[in-house]
Amino acid sequence: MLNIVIFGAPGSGKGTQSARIVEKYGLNHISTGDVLRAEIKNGTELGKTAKGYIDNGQLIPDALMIDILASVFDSFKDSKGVIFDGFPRTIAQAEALKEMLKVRGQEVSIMLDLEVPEDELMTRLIKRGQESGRADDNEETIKKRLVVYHSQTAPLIDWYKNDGKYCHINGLGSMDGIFADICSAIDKL
Ligand SMILES: Nc1ncnc2c1ncn2[C@@H]1O[C@H](COP(=O)(O)OP(=O)(O)O)[C@@H](O)[C@H]1O
Ligand SMILES: [Mg+2]
Repeated sequence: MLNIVIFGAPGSGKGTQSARIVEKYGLNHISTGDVLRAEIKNGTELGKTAKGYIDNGQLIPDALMIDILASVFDSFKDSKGVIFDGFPRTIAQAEALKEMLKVRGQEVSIMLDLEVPEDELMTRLIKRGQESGRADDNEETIKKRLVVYHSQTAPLIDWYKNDGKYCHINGLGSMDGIFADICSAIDKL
């Protein structure tokens, strides 16, 4: 099984590139953001809890995210592989993911880090907010999310380097060009 972690700041193109990877390699996509947004839309208890954090640009607590992740992962039986989009976002989540996969005889195949400069992230997210109406894509919340990204999520870059899974991808440029770089990394696995 291919277990791909797609990583990067908000607006780095994780969702965009995941859709292409899913189509080309026939993987299942686990976007924790999409899972949470669906729960919010459906007005579930989980959705209500999640909304408070998301509206404030904060991360959902690790224990809750790890439970959600494991149950979505286990819903894909006989899968060719999965792409983890938006998870892990903390060191604790990366450790939990490693353990979750290990007890299932699996491991992360590669971590793709989409690197995009901050001014470009801001431009993309403000545009996405205008086009899709995503509630957390407003300037104030984006700024909070970028602070959270730098303090809690970016340390995973060194964590995955130490784990031997890290792959840097230049996330600036055409979507096709970026996808070509991703494919060449996956095809080497
Ligand atoms: N290579 C790119 N160049 C320009 N804009 C992009 C690129 N990749 C994604 N975008 C745009 O940036 C926004 C954020 O992309 P998305 O895939 O939703 O990022 P993430 O899932 O990492 O937050 C989207 O509106 C998308 O259309
Ligand atoms: Mg996304």
